[in-house]
Amino acid sequence: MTPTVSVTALSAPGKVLLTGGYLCLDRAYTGTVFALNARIHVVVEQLQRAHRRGATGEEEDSVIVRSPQFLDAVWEYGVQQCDNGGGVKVVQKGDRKRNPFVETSLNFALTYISYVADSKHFGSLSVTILADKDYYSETATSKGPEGFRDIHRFVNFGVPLFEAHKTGLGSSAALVTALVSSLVIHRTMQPEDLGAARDKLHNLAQAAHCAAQGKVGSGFDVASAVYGSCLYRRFSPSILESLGDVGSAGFEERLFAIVEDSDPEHPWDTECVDFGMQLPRGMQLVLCDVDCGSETPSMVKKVLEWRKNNRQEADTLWDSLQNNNERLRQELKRLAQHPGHHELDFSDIRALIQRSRQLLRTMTQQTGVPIEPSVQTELLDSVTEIEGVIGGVVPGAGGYDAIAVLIQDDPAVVARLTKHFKNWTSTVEDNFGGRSTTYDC
Ligand SMILES: Nc1ncnc2c1ncn2[C@@H]1O[C@H](COP(=O)(O)OP(=O)(O)OP(=O)(O)O)[C@@H](O)[C@H]1O
Ligand SMILES: C[C@@](O)(CCOP(=O)(O)O)CC(=O)O
Repeated sequence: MTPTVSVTALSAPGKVLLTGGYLCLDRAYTGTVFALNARIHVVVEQLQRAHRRGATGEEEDSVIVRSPQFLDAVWEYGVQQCDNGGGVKVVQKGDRKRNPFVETSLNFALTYISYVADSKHFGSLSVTILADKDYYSETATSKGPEGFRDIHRFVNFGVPLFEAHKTGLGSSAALVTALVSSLVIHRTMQPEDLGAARDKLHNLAQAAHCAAQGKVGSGFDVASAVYGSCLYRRFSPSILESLGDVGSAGFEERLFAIVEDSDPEHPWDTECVDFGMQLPRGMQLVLCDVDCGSETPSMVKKVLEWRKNNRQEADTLWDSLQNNNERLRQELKRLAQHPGHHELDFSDIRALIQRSRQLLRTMTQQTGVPIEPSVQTELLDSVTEIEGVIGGVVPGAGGYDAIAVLIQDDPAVVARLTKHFKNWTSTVEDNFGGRSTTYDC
């Protein structure tokens, strides 16, 4: 297939897992994930010049990837075909710090493209990554003069990427999804084919993201980057277990079978129910960033270990949380489908959020993991008292990350929240020794 356009641009959204953190790692449970308006955009350009000469004097395809909002964020690669069906591998030039998410996305997308399009030549590709500002905490450079951030979508952070503080919106999942999708569309299909190809792009992005992360997470972040907001039930991890590394014999065939969902022994079983679901009219979800952060992988490890050793207790707690989370989702859905113009009553939502938090605090206490540590309890309690706030939670893995707050859709409520955070100081001693922190909405 010959590409008919030389530039392809595509974007994917960030996420917030409102409920179902830890539970959704297990297929027996689900998570409610919302896609955000913060997106990562990727622009792929086919450069005019065809090949360059590599070190051996042979013609070589190349890919240059730039992330111009960060200092020194340029990665240049040579493209190599591996023997024995090992796929296509990019090899970074120069001695810059490697970017595993970019590198793995290129390996996976180029391998799939070369297999389906039966084309071994890519020419020279230029890729530009642009991230909405909410993915990283504000820096002195990105702040700019008063009102600057409100006008500019892609700000310059003025720091190297690996020094930027992530806000936890799932930058790597949105990046991998946008990068593999833009490359596949650029080389093998027309933009209007996107709808029909969505499942394949999901499978490819999940495979690439897991490989780059070095672990198989629940995948809710990639699923919401592809499908949008939904009730998420994870895929069986066995689907990806025997894929192996790029370069290993037969990799391209195994990747093809995974993307095309053609292995009858391991069919994709991801469930995204009600995708595209929306909040009720008059309600808004805001994330309040804290320039701090938590180590999710070690929290996950500890929680899962506790669950393994305390199965009965854990099952009771997991079931109670699932039950309450489901009631919360159903109530949000009921209100979202409500016709008419009169004010909606959010009091049940408020009570269900409080109950979810209570159960998360039980999980905190029993696992010894700071999922809702006391500084966050204090903050969430205080926020819940603000006029127009329905309730707030520690989303995803919890910890000292951003909090998610459901509010009445009114700029005055955001103003009240912003004022609250400006004057906020914690007065409790944290049960995990965590810091009291500064928030921003
Ligand atoms: N703008 C960008 N340009 C290039 N690479 C990026 C960019 N943003 C993120 N990445 C890649 O993603 C990595 C961050 O991924 P990581 O999974 O640690 O965080 P996250 O997905 O933002 O957070 P979380 O999973 O907690 O929501 C970076 O180290 C980098 O490799
Ligand atoms: C703890 C977990 O269930 C959610 C992590 O969410 P987040 O990265 O904190 O948004 C892990 C996962 O689902 O992969």
